[in-house]
Amino acid sequence: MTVEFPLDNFPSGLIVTTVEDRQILFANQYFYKVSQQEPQSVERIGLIFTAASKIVIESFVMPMLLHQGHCEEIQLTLETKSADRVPVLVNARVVQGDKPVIYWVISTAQQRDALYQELVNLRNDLEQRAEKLEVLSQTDELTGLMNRRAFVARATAMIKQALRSKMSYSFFMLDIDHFKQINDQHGHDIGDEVLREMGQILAKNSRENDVLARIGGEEFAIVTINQASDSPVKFAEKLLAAIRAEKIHGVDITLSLGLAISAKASFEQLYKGADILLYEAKNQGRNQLVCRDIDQS
Ligand SMILES: Nc1nc2c(ncn2[C@@H]2O[C@H](COP(=O)(O)OP(=O)(O)OP(=O)(O)O)[C@@H](O)[C@H]2O)c(=O)[nH]1
Repeated sequence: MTVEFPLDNFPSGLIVTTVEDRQILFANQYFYKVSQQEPQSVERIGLIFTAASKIVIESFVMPMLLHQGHCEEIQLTLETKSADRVPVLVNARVVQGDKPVIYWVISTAQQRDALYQELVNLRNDLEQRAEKLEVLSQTDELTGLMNRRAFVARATAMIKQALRSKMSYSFFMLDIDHFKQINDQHGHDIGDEVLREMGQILAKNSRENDVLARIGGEEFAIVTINQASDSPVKFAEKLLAAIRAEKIHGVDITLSLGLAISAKASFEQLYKGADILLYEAKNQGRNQLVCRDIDQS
């Protein structure tokens, strides 16, 4: 008993063409449905592909078919009668006989392309989120400056670079005076505003390459490489003056500043040195700078 299975019911386009000029000898209904063409209206298989796909057929698919006899999973694009572009996956095989022919199987790949695009979008989205998280993990939420963690990494790298270039560098440790009183007298929100403004004033007065951060409650730090024409002391005095000159939300602010300069100390040694100098500035009455070349001490 023979049972008939109409090829039109296959969920793929099935086409048989000649080898020489790819003239269509047979095509099932599925193929005509996808390409939106009428039977007999397409003489050769190449006619329903985009210009780019035609080039791929002539320069890649056909040489491969003639050489190997088969060609699998080639991504091409059909151009339908209404000029829609349909991504398809093509498998083709040369079948030898009295007259060799090519069997073509064409499956639409829209679903697969949509899924692929979704995966690409998802990956881009994840990358963007990771970048945002990276920035967030390095940023002090209140001031938008670098946080302590990022500061340690960046300043350490900067100092290593200065050591390689045999340049000296400076560590400015700045602490707002009597900040507890500001909070107590004006409220925590004004205290936060003071910290925010303080960050902006320091950023405005620093250079782009300086590593500036809020490293603790009311404590800020800057690390710079000293250029030949620079005077770190003058820069420190400029910062103190800029803060004194500013009345932040009606509150007078002063700073104490410890400035450690070195051409050989590690980040940790410089940090410790600046911290000791800041302590001295506080002990000597605040609102002042204490500076030392820690290589001399
Ligand atoms: N508003 C606000 N206050 C903070 C923040 N972080 C720390 N503080 C406060 O900063 C104050 C720091 O106080 P102290 O360490 O005693 O220092 P100080 O009052 O500035 O005194 P000196 O540094 O000795 O001049 C504490 O009251 C903290 O609660 C913050 O993010 N926002």
